[in-house]
Amino acid sequence: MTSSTETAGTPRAPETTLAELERRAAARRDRPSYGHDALIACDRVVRIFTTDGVEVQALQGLDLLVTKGELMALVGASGSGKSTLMNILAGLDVPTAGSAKVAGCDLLSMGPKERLRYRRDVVGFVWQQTARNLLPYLTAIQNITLPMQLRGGRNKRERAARAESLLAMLDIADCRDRRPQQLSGGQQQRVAIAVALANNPSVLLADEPTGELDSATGEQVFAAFRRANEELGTSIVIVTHDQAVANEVRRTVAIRDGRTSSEVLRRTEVDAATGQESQVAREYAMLDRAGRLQLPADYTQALGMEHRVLLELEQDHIGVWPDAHGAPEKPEGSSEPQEEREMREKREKREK
Ligand SMILES: Nc1ncnc2c1ncn2[C@@H]1O[C@H](COP(=O)(O)OP(=O)(O)OP(=O)(O)O)[C@@H](O)[C@H]1O
Repeated sequence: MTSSTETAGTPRAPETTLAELERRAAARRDRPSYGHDALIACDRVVRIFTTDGVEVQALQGLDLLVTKGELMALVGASGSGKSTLMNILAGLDVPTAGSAKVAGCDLLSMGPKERLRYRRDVVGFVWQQTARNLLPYLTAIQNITLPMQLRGGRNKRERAARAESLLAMLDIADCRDRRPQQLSGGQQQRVAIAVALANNPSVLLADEPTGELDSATGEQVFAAFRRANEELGTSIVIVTHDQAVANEVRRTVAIRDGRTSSEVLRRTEVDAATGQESQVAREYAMLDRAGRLQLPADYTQALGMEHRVLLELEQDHIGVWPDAHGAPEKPEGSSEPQEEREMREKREKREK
């Protein structure tokens, strides 16, 4: 029988020389670090909460890369760790272990001053509860100018001009002098987006921004995020249960049990014959840096996979079988490369 660890690890050829090992070590050393060119780089992030002596591992080694200018969605069941991750990215919470960097800021080692600057200049956030986003006694334009005032560096005229241009871009110029209670839920969320964009952050984080809205209003709010992304180049991460929002972005990352588990990538394909455009979506499982893969629960349940699976390295894929059945025989004339065949034969000999 082939054990999963034996199959997954590549046995070192006995003839490997010291020079070869040194060459491999040097190649590893010179490789750029994980996520070196990403705007958001979460590397094996762990967050453990301890309440009354009971530990909850909200994030269990989560990896996530977001590139500059991206508009992406995060989805996952309740309790999977989405809000925990958003609070960390917003600089409101600190991971227990791992590494998390946003626009070059190290979220684990920042001191209180840097953290304040980070929250003011680097990230903007929009929360689900409209009341959390806006001050009720200020008008829309006063809410938008306030973060600029707190930051300093722009005079009154410049602040007003920036606020007016955000109101116009998000199609809410008519809301300028109204207080939050005089605005609809969708208008409040669009003003909240303008507030979050006031200091021109690199990243806009939104936790269920359409959660309290009907679908038509939710669409308008999502359109405002898209406009901010396209016109200002702001990178945007939206946590959502709203399938319509998840379907609108090019990349949707799913979190399961505190880890990124799968990703859906969408692209536009143009039919060469008719010139007609269509959206193609493809789901991928995530392979973490330790080689761990989360198989979807419905796949493993369908084949009764539990605890242990058989793996087989093929020329262009890896086969996964339930423990009880074993890997299927290779078809006649299978084009297994010589090196792989030798590895397999050695393995089989060892197991006899
Ligand atoms: N401050 C805290 N103290 C203790 N446990 C917490 C705390 N915050 C979150 N948790 C726990 O961590 C896990 C992840 O919670 P989190 O709120 O991140 O999930 P979520 O995916 O955002 O869920 P939802 O979609 O319901 O908001 C849950 O088991 C939750 O109970």
